[in-house]
Amino acid sequence: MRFLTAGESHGPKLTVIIEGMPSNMQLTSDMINQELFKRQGGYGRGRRMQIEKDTVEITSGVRHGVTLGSPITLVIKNDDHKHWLKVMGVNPKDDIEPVKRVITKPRPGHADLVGGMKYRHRDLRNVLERSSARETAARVSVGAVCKVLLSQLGIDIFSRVVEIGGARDNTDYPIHTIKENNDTNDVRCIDDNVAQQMRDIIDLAKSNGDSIGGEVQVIVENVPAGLGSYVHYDRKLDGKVAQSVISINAFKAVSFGAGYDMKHLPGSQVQDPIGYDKSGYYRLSNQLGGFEGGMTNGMPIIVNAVMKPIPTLYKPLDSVDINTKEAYKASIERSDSCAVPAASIVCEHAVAFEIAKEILEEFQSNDLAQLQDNIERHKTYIKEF
Ligand SMILES: Cc1cc2nc3c(=O)[nH]c(=O)nc-3n(C[C@H](O)[C@H](O)[C@H](O)COP(=O)(O)O)c2cc1C
Ligand SMILES: C=C(O[C@@H]1CC(C(=O)O)=C[C@@H](OP(=O)(O)O)[C@H]1O)C(=O)O
Repeated sequence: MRFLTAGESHGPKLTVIIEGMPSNMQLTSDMINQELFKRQGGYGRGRRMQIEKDTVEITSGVRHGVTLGSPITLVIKNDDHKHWLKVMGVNPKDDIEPVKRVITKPRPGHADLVGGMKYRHRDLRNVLERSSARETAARVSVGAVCKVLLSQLGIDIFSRVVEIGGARDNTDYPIHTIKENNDTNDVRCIDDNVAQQMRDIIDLAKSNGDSIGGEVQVIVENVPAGLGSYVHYDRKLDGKVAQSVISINAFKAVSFGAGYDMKHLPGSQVQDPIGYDKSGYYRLSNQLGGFEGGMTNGMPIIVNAVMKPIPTLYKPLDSVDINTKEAYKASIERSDSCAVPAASIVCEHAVAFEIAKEILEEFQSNDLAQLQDNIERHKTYIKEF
């Protein structure tokens, strides 16, 4: 399974093509929209999210609410585009006035300067339009389709916010108590007291013209053992998941299970002892977060990931005008002050894609029922191994 996304942040729409989904799986736009809805929520977002009402139009690969096995095309309209017709000039008829505001003062931490150098753009808007995390709406729509597939295979996936700017939610796994909504007040953390601390920290950053990052966690349950492989570096599934997470805008660190704590724990507290009962092999702990040798070991996958603070600052940092080479403050674009809650949803969907892709590679099948049979046979085999 693979996908491509296209679309600029303030262009008319985002387009996604997913190739390799099995046939005969129920799929409606509502199933995808409920995930897009969650990404739009979260405390700390800017005004853009009040303008957008992200929903998909399915334009291929599905008939009467069932997948055909052919490429699935999803289209998400940018409602904000109507305010940017002249700036974007996508259609020559809209481009009736020359662009007045050319961006020449790159924002430290965004793709502006290096992107401009690489693609030889002197209007840095040509970079920021695609480097923008608007693209993550497209990635969530892909992950939403993958989540539908995973749910048909009995696999559950959740995400939550663990930390924002030092306020940490120490609630232990399992985390099923997370309340899903797209409340703009929500920080997607479990402990209500910590949630209020997180909101206060975001408010403070915002009032200082600053931004703030944090840490999210994704948990995948009921994954069969043996996905991925130890035989070659690029077949290790933990490596693929890590790449996928780090590719999300502003994500700078990823770990599994006990993660960075492993650097100061002895081996006896990190390796997960093995047990066996009538339901098969299991582990007495899950410090390794479900991976051994680049393969799933049947325990829940636990992914932790750190998002840096948003680069655009309302009190901008030092920068240089690329035309005059003089020192200036960086440009200010409308911006979020914290997008960690929204990004936890993006992270969940990026992980969902990698797990679904691996399952389709391991248990090759063009049809959903056949795929389910193949997985059930595998589960019976590993139970008796
Ligand atoms: C959901 C989400 C929303 C974001 N919103 C903003 C934003 O409003 N302003 C901003 O400057 N960066 C925002 N970012 C981060 C930038 O897109 C990102 O830092 C930039 O593309 C540079 O990439 P890098 O940080 O991975 O190096 C957001 C990221 C995510 C995941
Ligand atoms: C559009 C989204 O996020 C955007 C990501 C983003 C950035 O620089 O990454 C900058 C902001 O764009 P704008 O200037 O249009 O408000 C965010 O709103 C979205 O998440 O759908």
